[in-house]
Order: sequence, then structure tokens, then C-alpha cells
Amino acid sequence: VVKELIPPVIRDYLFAIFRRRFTFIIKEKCDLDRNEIFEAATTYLRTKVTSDSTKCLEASKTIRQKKPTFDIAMGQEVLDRFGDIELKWKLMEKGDLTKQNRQVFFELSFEKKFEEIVRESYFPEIIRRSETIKKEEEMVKLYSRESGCLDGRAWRSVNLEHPATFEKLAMEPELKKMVKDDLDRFVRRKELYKKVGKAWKRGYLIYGPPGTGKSNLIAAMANYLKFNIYDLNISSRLSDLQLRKILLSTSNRSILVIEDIDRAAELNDRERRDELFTLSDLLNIIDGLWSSCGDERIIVFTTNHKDRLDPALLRPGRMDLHVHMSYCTMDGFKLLASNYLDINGDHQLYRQIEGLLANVEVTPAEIAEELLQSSGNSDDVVLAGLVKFFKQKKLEKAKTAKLLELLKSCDTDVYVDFEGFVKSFKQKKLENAKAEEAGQLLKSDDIDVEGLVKLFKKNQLLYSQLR
Ligand SMILES: Nc1ncnc2c1ncn2[C@@H]1O[C@H](COP(=O)(O)OP(=O)(O)OP(=O)(O)O)[C@@H](O)[C@H]1O
Repeated sequence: VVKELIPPVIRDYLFAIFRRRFTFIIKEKCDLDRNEIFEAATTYLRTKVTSDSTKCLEASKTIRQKKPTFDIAMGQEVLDRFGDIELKWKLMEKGDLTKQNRQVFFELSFEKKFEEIVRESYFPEIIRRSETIKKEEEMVKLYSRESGCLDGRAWRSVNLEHPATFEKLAMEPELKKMVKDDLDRFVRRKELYKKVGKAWKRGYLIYGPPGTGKSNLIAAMANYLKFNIYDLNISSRLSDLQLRKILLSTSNRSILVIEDIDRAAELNDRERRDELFTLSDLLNIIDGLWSSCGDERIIVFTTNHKDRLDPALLRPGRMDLHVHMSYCTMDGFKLLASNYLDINGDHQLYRQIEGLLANVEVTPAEIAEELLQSSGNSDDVVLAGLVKFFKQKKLEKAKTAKLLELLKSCDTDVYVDFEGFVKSFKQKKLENAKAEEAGQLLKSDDIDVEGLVKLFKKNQLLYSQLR
């Protein structure tokens, strides 16, 4: 009956008389210092304000923020609930608004009987929640495309918890510095880009054999700049329009990654009547869209075979920086040893390792794998194991070179596909004295054929020569 007959405002007023209320005043500053509860509440209440609950919101976005934030506006109320407690937040100000003595504060009111819970549990909870929100906001995200979804809503994100940093990355120190400086310069130069009428974007081509750290470098760049990564998988069938929608839905302050761009050569072979995009469409869309609506964009192409790339991609002005990720050098090795074994100075085996590294092609990923597998042993044992591993690789390399020499002098038609060759070779279909010799080498105890096929594939240069 009370609900039916008495208007809500009067009802609340009457209830308030019966239920004793209590109010906390939370000022922006404690003397001159910042008030942690005030700051935590500001962050926390952002997750509570909605246009349904308040009539007025304050919207803002700094250049470093990825998304706008919506705050409680002056004089507005926001309701919150903590267990059974209903709490009312109100942002207020007092004092001379133009002078220094202006004070901003929150009024937090609730039923008197809950005072202790608010003090002991609610405040600590707000501080904890605000820290989580801040961390979440700073977290770099990795977006990948959901298969089957072909428009702008196709991106799904996870937090990029990749620990890669420039410090932990084994690559030539000068090259590392160059990439880092380039990124720094890029983010600093917004005004210059604007002044000269150039879109504020930068393109990197990262190339090198598998396992040299191309993906690691991208993760390090994202962590360094706090940019999100969009991983665009171009192998799926997309129409020009779908691609446009997908690209348009990426946000600023992001890195668009297109891996294995050499595979995009396939794109060029597509028939136009399919209305699927080609490589040059892709490049034009990226250029066009981003010139008109994007700020702070980085695009990264990676490839294991720079030599197979479409010349359109290598045209000057298309990619700003070409970054070659190479096999492991001694500098890189020392960094990996410091990461995995905490060896920061010299070691007696380093001279030998340096000599071996100059003669074998071994990727940082292979070394990292060896180091991981032998973790738990003493440094001497781990490094001695690595020396053995390098020697084995050196031997394989010599045999591979010899084999290649022999194969090259054979009838080449058969070698178009190496697995096929090995098969026919095994079946002794080949009547060639040199191939016989190669066969002996292949059959020798310390080389296994499948391993060799893998080796050839890994060693892309030899493999492409062979092809
Ligand atoms: N330069 C490096 N510095 C430190 N660790 C590395 C480096 N390169 C590779 N690794 C290690 O090897 C793993 C694989 O490397 P990553 O995926 O970055 O290589 P990639 O060049 O991108 O290979 P792919 O071409 O096959 O994608 C990494 O997670 C890391 O543990």
C-alpha cells in the first residue's frame, strides 16, 4: 500500500528517517599527498557508471589511452552494491572554484549499521579492484581472427602474456638498437607526420629462417610500446569487402601482423572472378584505409624467404625498415646463456663455442631448446652439452654440403621434390653412379634420411637450390 500510494521521493525520505544513514567524505588529497581511496574509487566507479544509471558522464581520452574513459560527472550519483549493502557515491566540489582552495571529494553514504564492513572490507576491495582494472587497462592484447566470422566483429582477444622484451632478445646489438630507436622516433613524431601530410604509420619487414625470433621480436615491440597485436591470418578466403571490414575494425596504437607473407604469393594466383583479394589489393587497402583513418599504426610482415617476396612489397616506401633475424651469433649466445643460466661474465668454454658458432648455422630457438632440456645441470655440463650439439651440427652441415654437391651433378629432373627423390632413391630406381654415392652417404649410420629431409627443409637456402 505504501508503495502504491506514496511517491518514491517521499518514500525514500521517510525510509531514510527510519534507517539511519552514514556518510564518508573522501577528499581528493590528504594534505598535499594523493588520497589512495579517492583514486581507487575514481577508477573503480568507471566500471559502474552507465548512461542508464546517471544522466551525465564525463568522457575523456589521452593520446596514450587506447579507449575513451567515462567518469562520474560532478554532482552526479552512482549506486553500488556490496553484498547486502547499498551504497551511494556522489562526486562533489566546494570552495572557490577559480582559486587554489577548490576541493573535490566523494560523498559515500549507506546505512549506519554497515559502517564497519564498509571501512574494513569495502574500501580494501575497491583498492584491490582498481589495481586489477589498471593492470587490465595496461595489458597488451593479442587479437586473432575467429574462423567463420567474416566482418568487423571477427576479432577475439586474449591478454598477451608473452614475456619477450628487447633485453631478453638475442639479436645483433646494433640491429636491436636500431629497431628500438626507430620505434621511439615513430611514436614521438606525431606532429611531424601531420605537418608533412603523411599517415602516421610504420611498416617493418622481419625476415629470417624459422626459429630466429621473428615472433619474439613482434611480442617485444608490442610490450615495449604497449600496443595491441592484431594477427591477420591471410590464408583464409576473404573477399575484398570482408578484408576491408576486418581491417577497419582494428584499433589505433596497434601492430597488424601478417605472417609468412611469401605465402601471399598464392594470393596473386587467385582468379579475380572469385572476388577474393590479391596481395596488391591487401597492400592498397592497408595504405588507403590507414592513411585516412588511422593513427599510430604499425604493420609487420614476416617471412622465412625474402627472396620469394612479391616485388610490390619490397618497393621503396612500402616497408620502412627491413629487419634481418639471423642465426645465433656469439653476442646472441651470451644473452641466451645469461637468460637461461644466469652466466653474465665469461666462461672457459666460450672461446670454443665462438669458434663453432662461426661455422654452424644454429638458431636461437634451437639453443633455447637445448638449454631448457638440460636445465638443472651445472653450467659446465650444460655448455659441454651444447658444444657437442654444435659439433654434431657442423658434421651434418659438411655431409649436407657434400650430398648437395653430388645431387646437383645428378639428373636434376628427379629432384623437384626431395621426398620423392629419397623415396625413389630408396627403391633403387636411380641408375646413376653419383646418385649411388649419394645413397651411400644417405645410408651411412650417422645420418638418417628423414632427419636429412627435415634438415634440408630447415636449411632453406640449400633446399631452394635443390629444388
Ligand atoms: N632471438 C631470440 N632470442 C631469444 N629467444 C629466441 C630467439 N629466437 C627464438 N627464440 C626462442 O625460440 C622460440 C621460437 O622463436 P620464434 O617463434 O620467435 O621464431 P620465429 O623466427 O618467429 O619462427 P617461425 O618463422 O617458425 O615463426 C621463442 O619462443 C624463444 O623461446
